[in-house]
Formats: sequence, C-alpha cells, structure tokens
Amino acid sequence: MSAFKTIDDADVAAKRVLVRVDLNVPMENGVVTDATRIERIVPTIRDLADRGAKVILLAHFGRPKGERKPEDSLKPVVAPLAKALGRPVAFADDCVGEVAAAAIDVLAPGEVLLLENTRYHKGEEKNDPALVAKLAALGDLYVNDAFSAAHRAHASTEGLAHALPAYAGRTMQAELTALGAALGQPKRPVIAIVGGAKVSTKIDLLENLVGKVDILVIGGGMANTFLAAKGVAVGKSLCEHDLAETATRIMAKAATTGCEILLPVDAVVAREFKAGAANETVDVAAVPADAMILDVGPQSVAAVSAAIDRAATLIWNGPLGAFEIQPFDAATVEAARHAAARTTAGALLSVAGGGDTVAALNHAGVAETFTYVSTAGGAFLEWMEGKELPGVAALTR
Ligand SMILES: Nc1ncnc2c1ncn2[C@@H]1O[C@H](COP(=O)(O)OP(=O)(O)O)[C@@H](O)[C@H]1O
Ligand SMILES: O=C(OP(=O)(O)O)[C@H](O)COP(=O)(O)O
Repeated sequence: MSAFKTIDDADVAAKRVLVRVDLNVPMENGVVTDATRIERIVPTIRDLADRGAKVILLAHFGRPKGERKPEDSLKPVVAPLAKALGRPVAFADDCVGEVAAAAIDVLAPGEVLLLENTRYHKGEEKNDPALVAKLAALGDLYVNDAFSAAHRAHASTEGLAHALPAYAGRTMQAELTALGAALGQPKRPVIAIVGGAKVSTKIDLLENLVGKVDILVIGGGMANTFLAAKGVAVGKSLCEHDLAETATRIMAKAATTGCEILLPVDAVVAREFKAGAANETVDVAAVPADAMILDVGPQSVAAVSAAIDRAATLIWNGPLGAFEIQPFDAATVEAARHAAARTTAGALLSVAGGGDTVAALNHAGVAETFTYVSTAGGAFLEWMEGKELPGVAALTR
C-alpha cells in the first residue's frame, strides 16, 4: 500500500474534482515555449475525465503576488493544453467566486475546465484558510498532480488537501517513484549543478546540499551572488547582494563537509538582454561595471565538463546562462550534451529537473538521453535534501 491514496482509490464519476497541476511553463510573448509540464499531466486528466469526473484544474503562473497581472494569466496555456489532451478545455477568469462557480455549474461529466492563476489571490501563498474554504466549496474531491510545486505550502497545494478527500495524481506518483529509483542510493561521487534565476528561493537549499554532494557547480544567476560574496564586482548582473552572508556561510560549510564548489572563472557579458546582443568573454574579475553576466565562459564550462567526468551521478537544476537567448545558451548546451554523452556511455546517471531546465535540455536536444528528467526544480532539490514536501505530506494517509 502506498503512503497516500491515489486516483485509483477514488470514485470520481460525476464528481467535481479539483486537480492541482503545475502549468508554470516557459512562455515568450504569450506563447508556450516548452510543453513538458503540460504533457506530463495529461494521463491524470484523461483518466479522471474518462471515468466521468468534472475535471477542474487549479494552477499558478509566475509570481504575481496577489495582483491580477495580465502577463501572468493562464489563458495562453488553454490551447496547448487542449492540444495535448485532444479535447476541449474551458477557462474561467477567476479560481474562486461566482465566475468559477458558474463555469463549474455548466461543466458536464468528462469535461475539463482550467481556472485562472491561483496566485492572483494573496491567500494562495499564505495558505489562507479563507481561500482554502472558497476553493473547497467548488469541489467534491482534491487531486494533487503538481509534484513540482509540492515544496510550497500554499492554499491549492497543501491547505486544500485537508479540506477535501485528497489523492495523488499519476504524475505525482510517477515522479516520486522515478526519483526514488534513480537517486535513492546515489553512486558517488555525486555532482550537483545549480544555476538559474530563482536565487533567493533556492540558495538556502545549497546549505544542505553541500553536506550531501561531492561537487557543487554553481552557475547562472546563482553564481553571481556567490562571486559578489567573494568580493568580485559583477556589474549589472542578476545578483542578490543581500544574500552575500548566506553564500559565504555555504562556502564555509562546503569546506568542512569536503564538498568542492566550482564557481565560474570566466563569463560572457553583454549590455542588453536580447538575442544577438554585442557580447564579450571576460575573466570574472574583469566584468565591466555597465555589463551583465549572461553565461559562464568557455573555461568555466570546460571545468564543468571535467568535473562531470569525475562523477558517477549528476543532479541538475537551473541553466548555466540565459539559454533562451542566443548566444547565451552555449555553456548550458555544451554541459548538457557532455552529460548526455557520459550517460549514453554508461558512465553517468543523470537526473535533471525544473521548468526551464527541461526546456534547456530540449533546446540542447538531449532531454531523452538523460536517465530521468523531472518536471520539478526546487521541489526536486528539496526532495534530494531529504526534506518533507508539504504538498506530498498533506496527501499522506
Ligand atoms: N546569468 C543569468 N542572468 C540572468 N538570468 C539567468 C542567468 N542564468 C540563467 N538565467 C535564467 O534563469 C532562468 C531559469 O531559472 P530557474 O527558474 O531557477 O530554473 P528552473 O525553472 O529550471 O528551476 C532562465 O530563464 C534563464 O534565462
Ligand atoms: O516552476 C516551478 O519551480 P522550478 O522553477 O523550481 O522548477 C514551480 O512551478 C514553483 O514555482 P515557484 O518557485 O514560483 O513557487
């Protein structure tokens, strides 16, 4: 018996089933640029709909912090979701209240409805009982299929599981099973690559991670904060200077745990954040004051590849650079292809995750070659730390 109830345990026919999914997908100018998270939730939605459920999808997008920011609407996700499902998807302009209730009233068994961004309500991130009650009033059952948001104790990821009979969806189950199989007892040395842009929400994870992995490569926006903490001037780069103390503490802890930290030694810098922007490669000690680091440089990526060669297991979240705009995808693509080749050669077990990381691996053409690709980034790292994820814990029998 699994630790939690799954949708196989639920009688869903003609029931209003609130399904928390992760539709926080990479998007450019209102167009979804990577549909992996959409594709992964299809089995759960199809299963429930085929059994006659009224499927009501709850999801967040971006970080609008309780404001109705148009750029954070889930509306652009409707068409790609309908395409992936092969059936229509209705949309309601709010996730609670009269608008949502009216859209649910006209929903027939087997039909699918997506509700607008849960983070348009301040109560979502606060796990506010008032919002939980409003959401719960819209459904008979709750299914969580958003493993990649399970590290958040929010109204739709945690609170709701206590207000309605709660079940794990297929993707939630599959992620936990696959990660357990791949990384339950990782073969050493273990290398972790952590990059990306979510510095403040991920930096604390590194403190634990340096006690668990043998080599930690820090790239992307995350590296700038560490470089700045070491006194390096990073110009106009994405950098959270107020986290310098945290970064220093992590580097000190790594020294005591014997975890080798690899920071960039060179960088590709530009003055504009756009494709084809004039750029140059410089030593990290020579970043011009009016420029920003948008990728790690060739010497750094060579060091990353050499470190991958010394490892038996790779875990990766967060691209090494702003891979969406060329040529700042170079380091991420090179390191991804190198890890993929080592995996194909049988020398490396490689697990990567995160909305943008998956997009980056697809961009490099190697997502299929990695041992396992998770939809989760932050949640995957927290799972790796051994932390209990609130969204998973709330489903436990
Ligand atoms: N040096 C950098 N400067 C600014 N943005 C960066 C830099 N390196 C990476 N990024 C950005 O980080 C984002 C992905 O970060 P994150 O959301 O943490 O990853 P994931 O979604 O895989 O968990 C990408 O949009 C990428 O452009
Ligand atoms: O994209 C997500 O996480 P990820 O960037 O760690 O992969 C999840 O949707 C969680 O989003 P959040 O980090 O804004 O809570």
